[in-house]
Amino acid sequence: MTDNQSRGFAARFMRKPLAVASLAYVTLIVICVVFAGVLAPYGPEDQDLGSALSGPSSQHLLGAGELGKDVLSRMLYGGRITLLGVLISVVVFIAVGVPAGMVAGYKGGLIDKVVLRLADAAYAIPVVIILLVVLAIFPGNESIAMVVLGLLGAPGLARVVRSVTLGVRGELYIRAAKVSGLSDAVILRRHVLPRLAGPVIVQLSLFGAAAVGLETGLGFLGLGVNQATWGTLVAEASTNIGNQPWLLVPSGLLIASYILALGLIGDGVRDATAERYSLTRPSKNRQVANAPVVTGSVAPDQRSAAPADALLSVRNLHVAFDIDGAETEVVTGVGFDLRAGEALGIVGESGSGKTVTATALVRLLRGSGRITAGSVVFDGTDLMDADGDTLRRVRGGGVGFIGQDPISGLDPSFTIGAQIAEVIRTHRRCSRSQARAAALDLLGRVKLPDPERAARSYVHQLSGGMAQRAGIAAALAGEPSLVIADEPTTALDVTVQADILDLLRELQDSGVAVILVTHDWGVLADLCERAIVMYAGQVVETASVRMLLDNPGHPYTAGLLGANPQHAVRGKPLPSIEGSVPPPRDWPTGCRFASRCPLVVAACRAEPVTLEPVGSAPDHAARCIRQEDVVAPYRTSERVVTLMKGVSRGD
Ligand SMILES: Nc1ncnc2c1ncn2[C@@H]1O[C@H](COP(=O)(O)OP(=O)(O)OP(=O)(O)O)[C@@H](O)[C@H]1O
Repeated sequence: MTDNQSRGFAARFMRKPLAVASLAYVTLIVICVVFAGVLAPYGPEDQDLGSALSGPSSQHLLGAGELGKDVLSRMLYGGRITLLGVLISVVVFIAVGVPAGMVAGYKGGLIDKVVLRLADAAYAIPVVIILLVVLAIFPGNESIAMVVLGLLGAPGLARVVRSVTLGVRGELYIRAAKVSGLSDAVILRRHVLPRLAGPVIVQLSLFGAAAVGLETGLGFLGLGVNQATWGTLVAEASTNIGNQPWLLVPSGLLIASYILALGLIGDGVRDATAERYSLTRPSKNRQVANAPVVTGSVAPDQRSAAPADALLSVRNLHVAFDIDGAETEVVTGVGFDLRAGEALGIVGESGSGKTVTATALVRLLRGSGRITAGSVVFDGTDLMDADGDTLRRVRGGGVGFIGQDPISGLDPSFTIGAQIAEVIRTHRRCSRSQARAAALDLLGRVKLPDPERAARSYVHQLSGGMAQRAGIAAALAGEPSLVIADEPTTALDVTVQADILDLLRELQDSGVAVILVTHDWGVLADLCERAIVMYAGQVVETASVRMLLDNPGHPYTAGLLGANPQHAVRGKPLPSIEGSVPPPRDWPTGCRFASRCPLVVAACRAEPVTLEPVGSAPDHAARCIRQEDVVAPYRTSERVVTLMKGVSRGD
C-alpha cells in the first residue's frame, strides 16, 4: 500500500469507534497473554485446595476452579496456547490463500480453474469432521489441527483475492505498468497487493474468529493439548456448573467478546476500505478501458474540418516568443479536437511545448509569447478573433484553468472566498450573499475539510493540497465546460495527488471536458481516453491512450513509455532517452527527434515529417516515416533500451 493509501485508510478506520475499541481490546488481551508470566498471580497449575470451586475473592479475582486453580491465571496462560493455535491457522490461511488467489486472478487459465475447483471442494468439506480425523491420527497435536484448519480455509480466501485481482488486472494503470517493463511479480506486489489489503484483513478477522471458536471447541471436547486453554476452562466450568455456575462467566465472556471484537474489526476494515474506493475510484478506469474508439481524425491539421460535436477545435496552432532578440517558434502546427466530457492528455518531456500549447488555447501566454497562426474554436467562438470581452467571458465561464503551482494561481491579497465569489458574480450576475454561498458550496465540492475557514483564509494560510483544491474551486467558479489542468499534481505531496485526480475524474463524469498536461503515464492512463504526445513544439503522435500503450507509432512515445520513472525497478537502471529536447532555435528541418532517435535514417532528416495514420486505427497518427518499426517497450524492453543508447542507429 502506498503511503497515501495507508494513511488514508488508517484515518478512516480510526473514525469507527467500535472497531477501534475492538482492536484495542484484542491487542490488550494479546499483550496480557504474552506477559502472562508477569501478570498472572499464580502458575496455571498452582493449587489452593481451600478455595476449590470458589467465586471471585481477593485471593482469586476471577474465582478458582477444580483443585483451587486460579481462573485468571489459567485464562492468561491458557490464552497462549489458544492464540498460538489461532496464529498458526491464520498464517497458513494467508500464506496459501493470498498467493493462490493473486496468481489465479492475474494469470487466469489452468491455475485459475484449479483454484476455483479447490475452493468449491473446500466449501463442501465438513471442517469439524476433518479436524476430528486429524486429531484421531495425531492425538493431542493441536498444531497440526490448526495447520489443517488454515489449509481448509485458504481456498475461500483465494477466491476472494482472485476476484479482487481480476478487477485490478483490467485497469489501465496495470497496462501502463506493463509497458514500463515491470515484471509480473513487481506488478502484483506494487499494484495488486495494496488493493487486497482491505478484503484480506476482513477475511482474516472472520477466519480468526472462527479459529478461536474451533480451537476452544477442541479444548472443550478434550481433543486439544492436555493443558489449560480457553477451551479446557470452558469444559471444566461446564462440568462444575451445578456446584459453581460463576466459573463459566469469565472464560465464556472472554471467548465470546474476543470473537465479537474480531468480527467488529473486520466490519470496520471493510467499511473503511469501501469508503476509500467509493471516494476515489468511482468508475473511471472501467470507462477508460471500455471507451469507444473515437472516430474521425484526431490528427487534424488546418485542412480538416472540425467534427460537428467538437467542443474545442484547434488547428495549426503556432506560438512564438522573442528569444535572444529573435522571434522563435516554440509550438508549430498543433491541432486536435475535443468533445464534451472527454479527457485528452498532453504528454511529453520538459520543453516540448505542453504548457505553451495549454496556455495559448485561452490566450494566457506569458511574456513575449504570441500566437502567430492557427485557430482555436471553443463552443463555436473562434478565440483567435475574439475581442477582450469575449475572451474574459470564456476564461471566466467556459474554460477553467488549473496551473502547476496552486499558490501562484491565487491572488495573495484577497481571501479565497472573495476571489471565488467574484468570479461567480461576474459569471452568474447574482447578489454578493448568493455568490458567497455558492463559493462555500464550491469549496465543499472540492472537499476542503472546512469550507468556511478556507473561504476566510488567504492563500499563504493554506497547505499546497488545500491551495490546489481552492485553485480548482476558482477554476470551476464559472461552471466551465472545459477544464485545462497543467500538471495539477506536480507541486503536491503524494497524499493529495490522488484526491486531486479524483476531483478531475468527477468533473469529467459530470460532462466537463478535460485537457490534462502531464509527464505521468499512470495519471494519463487513469484519467484520459486520448492523448497527444508532444516533442519539440509538435504533436508527434496522437491516439487513444490504450493504443499508445499497446502500439506506439513513434520512437519518442516508445522511449517515454520505456523511461517512465514511476515504475522504476529497484536495482535496475531506468531506461532513458539519451539527450534532451533541443532548444527551439536548434530544431532541424526534418524530424525533430532525429538526433535522439534509435531508428533514424537519412530520409528522416531530409524534409519535414507529417503526421500520418498508423495502421488501420482511425484515431491513431504518428509523425514518423519508420512508424512500422516502432515497438511497444514492454514487448522488447531490452531492445528498446539498446536502441535508445544509439547502438543500432541507421545512419
Ligand atoms: N516566457 C517564455 N519565454 C521564452 N521561451 C519560452 C517561454 N515559455 C516557454 N518558452 C519555451 O517554449 C518551449 C516550450 O515550453 P513549455 O513550457 O511549453 O514546455 P513543457 O512541455 O510544458 O515543459 P514543462 O511543463 O516541463 O515545463 C521551451 O523551449 C521553452 O523554453
